Amino acid sequence: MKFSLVADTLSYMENTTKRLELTQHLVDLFKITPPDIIPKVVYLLQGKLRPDHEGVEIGIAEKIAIKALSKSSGISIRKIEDEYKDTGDFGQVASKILEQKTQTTFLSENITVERVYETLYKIAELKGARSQDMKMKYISSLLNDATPTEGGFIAKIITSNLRLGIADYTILDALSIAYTGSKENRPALEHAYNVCSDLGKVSFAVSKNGLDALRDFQVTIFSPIRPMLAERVKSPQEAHEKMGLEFASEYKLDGERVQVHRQGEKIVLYSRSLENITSYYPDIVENIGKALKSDEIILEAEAVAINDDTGEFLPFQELMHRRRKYKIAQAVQEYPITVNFFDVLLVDKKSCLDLSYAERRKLLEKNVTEDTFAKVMPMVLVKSDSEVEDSLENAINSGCEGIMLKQLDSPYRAGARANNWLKLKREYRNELGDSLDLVVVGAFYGRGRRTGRYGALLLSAYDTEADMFPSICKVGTGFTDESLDQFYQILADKITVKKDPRIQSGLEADVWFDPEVVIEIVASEITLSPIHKVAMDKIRKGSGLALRFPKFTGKIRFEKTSENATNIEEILTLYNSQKRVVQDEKIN
Ligand SMILES: Nc1ncnc2c1ncn2[C@@H]1O[C@H](COP(=O)(O)OP(=O)(O)OP(=O)(O)O)[C@@H](O)[C@H]1O
Repeated sequence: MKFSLVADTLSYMENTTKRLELTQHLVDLFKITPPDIIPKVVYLLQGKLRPDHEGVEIGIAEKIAIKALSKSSGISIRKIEDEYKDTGDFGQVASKILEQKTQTTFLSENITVERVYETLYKIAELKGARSQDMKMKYISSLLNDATPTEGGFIAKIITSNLRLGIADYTILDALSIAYTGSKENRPALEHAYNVCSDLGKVSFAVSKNGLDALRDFQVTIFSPIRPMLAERVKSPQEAHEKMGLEFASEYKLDGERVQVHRQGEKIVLYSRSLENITSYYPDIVENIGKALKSDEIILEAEAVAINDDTGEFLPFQELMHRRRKYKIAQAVQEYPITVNFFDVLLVDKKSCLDLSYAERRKLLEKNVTEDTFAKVMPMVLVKSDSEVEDSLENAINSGCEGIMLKQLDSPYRAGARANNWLKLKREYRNELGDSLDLVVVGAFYGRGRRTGRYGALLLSAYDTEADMFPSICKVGTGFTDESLDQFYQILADKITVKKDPRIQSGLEADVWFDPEVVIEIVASEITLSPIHKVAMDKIRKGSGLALRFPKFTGKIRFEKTSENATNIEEILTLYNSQKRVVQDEKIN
């Protein structure tokens, strides 16, 4: 299949931000793509080669890409670098340079999707000292045969700059329309996706065998399942309204969610955003085998740092030490953890997703032998408001953030945030209720003691529908000297020459970042704002929403991607639940 078909679609898509039009362009492309090529197209559209959890990264340094472009165009590195400084968009530069070249030479060959994909795959697999040179050669050979439009997109993909604003769900919509004739069937595709977290696999199945193929999607070992999420509630009464008479109340520990896959000796761990995090937890890999009865099993757990002497739970930040690559062995010694299992998703080749919570809990207790390292999450059954209160009190006294309330007859709803799981935290009793996880999109230089570092950060929420990052506040409090230094370092890698087009804000930051780092913020309330763009026009025409008195809690949510940040719907729910919001300003 000609790569130009994909490149043309990408060009059309770059010129619109309307979801319906984006979807239609994808539908048109999918309809002419054969089944064996569709997974490649789907990955490339998202600038990937495989699903994220497989960790296959294209990863080309811009320097190498520039060298390759120079080699295939005959235009000097210096000139390309100057162009790049002017536009800040490597894709645009590549198109422009190739344009100049095609005026003087003939194209030798049509490039195909297969060739682009396979070349990029080879590049991703190259490792070692001499690999840079090989990578450069592979890229320049592709660019040699590419048209300016094709070359522009190849350049964007290899430097991770393809930003089309298409979330997974837009692709699922388009697949559903292209291969089943209607968007109505999207839930069937979504189910398959939630179970395997691999859009390529889903696209192949539905394009080849239609809806029937989706029914066969099963939980499989070493394919992470998209996690079930909880809704917030503010009081035991609210929990009872949503869940009925009797339900389970578990400890809500403040650690990192880990999906544990075990087959014999092999153990793989996935994070909340389905990244492979096995290398951060060598202690889980080493110790967990003896606690698990089944040889083939998938479980969910919360890994929590503990004080080795007292057994007390420590705050989430202590797990941060595990993210420093060369210090993991030391972190394992200095910041020991326990693993607290709270769900089981597969045992002995059988999926547990359709079993009720009560049945899964029984299986869990049967399959985990507790020891000093592996625990089953404490749980009690609760019937009345006062029992919920007691269990919250008890959990907090044991060092938890709060409790998780779970409906006894509910299946495991992969990928869904629904009423079957509720979270009740201690902070829920104050004004705003919950903390928010927001994306750092910009920064303002500091003055006085903060000179030479950032004095405040500009934060955005995630607009799931539009795949945009509208700003919600500027935050300058809650930082320690240490955290300011840490931010300065972490954010240095994320600086962009120009503002990412997905960031929307009425403020001009001194520095803009790739929207990637997620941090936790508390605030006193949500108010209407002429400057910030979250939920623009949703409550009042011409106004967005902003946080009042925002404060950094000290938590960098390193296990969340920016797409997992607090979204607009959640912010609207919080806004509407504030007591002072008058009835006519509520939206439904
Ligand atoms: N008993 C438990 N059952 C389920 N999750 C638990 C439990 N104890 C702790 N957790 C953790 O709590 C998280 C959900 O609550 P939290 O308010 O921290 O949400 P979050 O991480 O900000 O957002 P999200 O709900 O999007 O995961 C889970 O993802 C999991 O990591």
